[in-house]
Amino acid sequence: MGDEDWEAEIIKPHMSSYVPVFEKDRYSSGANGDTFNRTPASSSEMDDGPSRRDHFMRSGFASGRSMGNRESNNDCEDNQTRSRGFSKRGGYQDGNDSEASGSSRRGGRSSFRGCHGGFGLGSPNSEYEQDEGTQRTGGLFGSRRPALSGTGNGDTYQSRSGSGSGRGGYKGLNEEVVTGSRKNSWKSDAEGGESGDTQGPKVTYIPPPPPEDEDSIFAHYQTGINFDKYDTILVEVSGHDAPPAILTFEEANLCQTLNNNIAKAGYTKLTPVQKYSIPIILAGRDLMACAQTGSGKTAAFLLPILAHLMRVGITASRFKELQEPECIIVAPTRELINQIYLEARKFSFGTCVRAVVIYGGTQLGHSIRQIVQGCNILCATPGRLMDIIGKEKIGLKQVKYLVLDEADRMLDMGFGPEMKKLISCPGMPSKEQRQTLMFSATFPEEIQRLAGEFLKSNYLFVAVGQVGGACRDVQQTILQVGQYSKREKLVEILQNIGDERTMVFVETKKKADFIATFLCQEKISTTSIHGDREQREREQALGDFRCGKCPVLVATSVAARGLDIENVQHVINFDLPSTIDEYVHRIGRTGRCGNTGRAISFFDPESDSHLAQPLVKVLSDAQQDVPAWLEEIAFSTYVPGFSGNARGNVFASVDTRKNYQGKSTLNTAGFSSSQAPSPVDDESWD
Ligand SMILES: Nc1ncnc2c1ncn2[C@@H]1O[C@H](COP(=O)(O)OP(=O)(O)OP(=O)(O)O)[C@@H](O)[C@H]1O
Repeated sequence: MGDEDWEAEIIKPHMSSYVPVFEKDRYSSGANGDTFNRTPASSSEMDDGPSRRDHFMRSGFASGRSMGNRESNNDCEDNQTRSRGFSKRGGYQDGNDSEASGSSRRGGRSSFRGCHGGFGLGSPNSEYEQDEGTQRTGGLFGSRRPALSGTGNGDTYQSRSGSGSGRGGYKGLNEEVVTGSRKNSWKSDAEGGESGDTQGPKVTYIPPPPPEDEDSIFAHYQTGINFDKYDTILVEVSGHDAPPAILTFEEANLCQTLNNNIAKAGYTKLTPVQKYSIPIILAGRDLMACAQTGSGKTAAFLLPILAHLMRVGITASRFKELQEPECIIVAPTRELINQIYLEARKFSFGTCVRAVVIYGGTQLGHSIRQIVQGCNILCATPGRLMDIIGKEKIGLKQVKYLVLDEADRMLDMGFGPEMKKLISCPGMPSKEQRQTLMFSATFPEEIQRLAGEFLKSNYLFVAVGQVGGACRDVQQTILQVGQYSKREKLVEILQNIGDERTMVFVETKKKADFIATFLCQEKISTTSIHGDREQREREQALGDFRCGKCPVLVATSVAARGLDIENVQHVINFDLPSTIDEYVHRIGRTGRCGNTGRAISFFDPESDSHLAQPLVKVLSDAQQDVPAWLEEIAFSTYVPGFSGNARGNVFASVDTRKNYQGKSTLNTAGFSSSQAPSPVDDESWD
């Protein structure tokens, strides 16, 4: 079945748990009784705003996709798009996506596509009311479109393939940053963004507080059969005077409370990145650490930071209008930063250290309320962080630790400027005065060079095994599947998989909706996460996936990094990402912490041949079978800039100081053009 048939199918849904059912423009209860629909608010891009890349890069990129001016498209998306100030966006169109191919079909589906009501969360009344307020405000901006709801198994879904402006645009990679009205400036939300008093409906979502009981705080999953194999991984530390690695938690000489928390978390043995990073951080050194997905990088920075804070005896945090945290941790997505916060809360349990999380898509007032109650460790997405700093709720003078998780992403074109702004904020201690820590599974060389600006010159570089390479616990399969056969193949695989938890990655937000809907039509219980879904929907989707209610999660690359979800046995790349690093992160959602997992990727020679060489490299480095056809494509495809040897080291990401001659390939903004994520990524993330 051709992908161009999506639309026809989607507007004639079979019974499904997911399929949106056309509903009147009103709140309604879902099958599970806890769902309400919201008609879309109009453009509220001020809540987070679309990504910068929306503005800079959306038009006219992407292999395998057609370009064309979409201005004539007569549905919500384009209305919203205009209202977001994207009229120049210039017709990105997924080549696999027929929706723009005919206005009549579009018309038939517009009620589905553009509308995006809420996703039931069983929200408290207050929330309901707030949302209604938002919705009404939205009505002022444009047509109130009918809400859509799917009921079925209670997994209510509101599809919103549009650009999301109905409720505020971009929620993804650059989720926290500039809004449409501020396009082409690198202004933060602090300068008129998310809090956006004047720019439209406010974001009112208040995330439910995490459970407070000890069992929930320390809930964890088991390490897998390959956990002990971590010991055999080669580790290289470069830089001068590195302290020796430790072999046990005891050697770290952490305080008793911390040791208790580590034990309650089920940690008995250090992973390699922890063995090396903990003493380095305890010794006060700056660090750039590259280690495979799922190998415990979060604890590798949290534990020594907490140990130090405990050692110096910070005073208990208390209510103050201006809080001065000792540690700031930033990560690129909301779900990831929330996860890091939960880890910080777990390890600081029973101490006077207070961790707080703030991220976009939630009510700004809520973030402020969390902060003013006390804040030692601030976990934040960049836009919300800058917003809060701008509102003078956070002072930076006491910052001892600045942590960039997924550091390569945090320094690339998307977030790099925001990070630069952060380190030059008034009060932020210079790099000599603070400790800066960077972690990722991938670390392209040119991004490493950029990192120099953030790190002391004598920083240490830890490379664990095949850094930038795939985790060996993931069994990788590459199937040659053309665009038009992908869905059939997907269903076949998912039917064989049964109820095992599976993440399906696609390249665009629209496609995430389409595929999720399609799978529900096929009676496969599915939910989706992407940047056009409201935050509450994103959290609901993740929650449904985590608990197994929806064993299939269709996602864009917004979910590619960092997410640590128990029992994800399979990752399917319905679309391959544009870069090999993204591939590595995506498949790293399975095979974590010594557990095994499987990744199946659909390779379409029409659009993916540029990935053949790096894929062959990653597969062979991870000792996976390399299909002969893939090798053939790899040999016959010239990929500018790719040398088979570039990743030919045991340490796929090496410390660039070893071979860096001081030559810079940075562009005028100080960012490497060649390492800038391609616009193809962008479509996924925002
Ligand atoms: N020493 C340990 N013993 C047991 N479990 C651990 C240990 N260290 C980490 N874990 C668990 O392993 C899982 C993966 O850890 P974490 O999310 O920190 O990986 P990561 O390296 O940051 O992955 P990614 O690159 O995908 O972000 C988590 O559930 C974490 O609690």
